[in-house]
Amino acid sequence: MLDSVTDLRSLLKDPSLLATKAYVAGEWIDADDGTTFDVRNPARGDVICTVPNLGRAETARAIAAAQVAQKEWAARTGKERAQIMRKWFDLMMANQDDLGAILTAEMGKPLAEAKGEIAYGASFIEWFGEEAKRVYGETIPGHLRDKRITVLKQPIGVVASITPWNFPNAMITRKCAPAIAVGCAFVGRPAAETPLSALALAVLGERAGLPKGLFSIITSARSSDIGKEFCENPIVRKLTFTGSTEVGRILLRQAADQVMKCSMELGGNAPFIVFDDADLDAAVEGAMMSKFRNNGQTCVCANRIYVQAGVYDTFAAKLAAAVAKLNVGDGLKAGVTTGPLVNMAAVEKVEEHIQDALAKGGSIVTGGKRHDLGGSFFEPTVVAGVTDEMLVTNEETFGPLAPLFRFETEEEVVEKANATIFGLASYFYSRDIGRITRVQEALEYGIVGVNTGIISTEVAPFGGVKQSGLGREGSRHGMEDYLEMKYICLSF
Ligand SMILES: NC(=O)C1=CN([C@@H]2O[C@H](COP(=O)(O)OP(=O)(O)OC[C@H]3O[C@@H](n4cnc5c(N)ncnc54)[C@H](OP(=O)(O)O)[C@@H]3O)[C@@H](O)[C@H]2O)C=CC1
Ligand SMILES: O=C(O)[C@H](O)CS(=O)(=O)O
Repeated sequence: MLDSVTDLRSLLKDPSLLATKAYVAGEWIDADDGTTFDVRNPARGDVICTVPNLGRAETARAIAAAQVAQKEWAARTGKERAQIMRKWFDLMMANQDDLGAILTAEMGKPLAEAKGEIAYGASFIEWFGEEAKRVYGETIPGHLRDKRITVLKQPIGVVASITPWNFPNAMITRKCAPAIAVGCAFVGRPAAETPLSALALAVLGERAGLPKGLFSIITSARSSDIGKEFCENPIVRKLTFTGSTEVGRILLRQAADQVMKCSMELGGNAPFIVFDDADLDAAVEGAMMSKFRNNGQTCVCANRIYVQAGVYDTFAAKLAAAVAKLNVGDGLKAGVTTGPLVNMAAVEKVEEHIQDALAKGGSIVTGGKRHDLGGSFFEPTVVAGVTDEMLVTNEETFGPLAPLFRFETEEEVVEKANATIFGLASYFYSRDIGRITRVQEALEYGIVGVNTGIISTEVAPFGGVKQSGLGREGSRHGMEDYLEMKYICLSF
């Protein structure tokens, strides 16, 4: 527990992991104009440190250096790339405690969750480092006797990345790991709220042996300027983004001018369905994990909890009892399960959804207001009697609000679950194999959790349909987004 996060270094075994300069072309730099911006601790609001506020010129230099480094990196064997990525993974895990403390300090999630994110983020470096050796092409029997066809998979080139504040380590590694594994270079711009975890990744990547220029981190509060440089610079061949659907649309429009390949991991509105044949205790545990992980600030959180009429009251009571056990506090304090929201805007959105639900007939089961700790702390909340007309039904809350909907039939709930522009994650609990088969196939989502509330893993293709995104991250499928396919027709 820190007296103040301004002495975060005193908490670290290796204080050099708390880097406060941007990492561009293998150098630690200030902004050209010398400007900086504050990095604040959400639990207290005080300033941890400042970092450089880079603009388009510095970003262009990072991109130019990436183009040079990428050529040499792609010429290495997959095994050579894999060896450096393994060292990067080993360094991340060896420094898990420090990386977790830095993450908690800038983002607010409890230290145990932050350390868990470091392991999750490192798993992408490990997994794709292994896959670096398996970027296979194919041969196709010729269409004429004197023709032979070969298909090559080659790295797309310089990749630009924009990531959100809610997983400041894993959202970067889920992108840079496949990109670097297949031979691309990577220029990342983390959210202004959480640059320190990205910079710590750069410190360890440098130590692992990533060549200068291959991996750059642009710290900046000028998000739209950096985004425009990424979309307009002709050297950039790929844009990968994780964040809201609203910003995803902006970036897709900007990238269209260069017909740039884009991967988009966008917003969600996950239904969590509890059927009357479910194991209710398991369903409550799953709902707690899905809804309150990262204080509800994940794109795959249960945003709508549908409970079949026969078990509604029992489930509501069990869930409320579990929610009441959450320990809200400063994430750096031992035993805390629920940290602050990332900022006051997030608090206001949760309040808006609660007030709207109450005004339209909903009722508070537990929580419902700002926490006595003040600041951006909020009481974990369950609201009952939620209906389709409420804001929470169609908007992502991105906070600790569990809205309960009552439903009668399987057909009704599947129709309601699918009635959204989003299609990222969905969940349901049932022990009837016929129902499980029907519902898992009927849900219009990129991800379906059956009798589980946690679906995050490096081995599976994570991503959404409809307006939740384009492309997949994780699994072998996650590599394809960073590869170009070349067809060679040999006449002999
Ligand atoms: N599908 C997924 O895997 C995920 C989706 N999300 C979604 O993101 C939202 C919450 O995250 P949040 O960070 O608020 O999302 P935002 O979309 O507001 O921000 C995401 C990133 O985009 C940057 N950004 C914002 N505007 C622009 C712009 N015009 N050009 C370039 N970059 C820009 C932000 O920078 P800055 O903050 O500095 O302005 C941030 O780094 C929720 O909707 C959530 O569902 C979040 C995580 C994962
Ligand atoms: O940012 C997010 O919400 C993550 O994509 C969710 S997960 O990958 O940790 O499940």
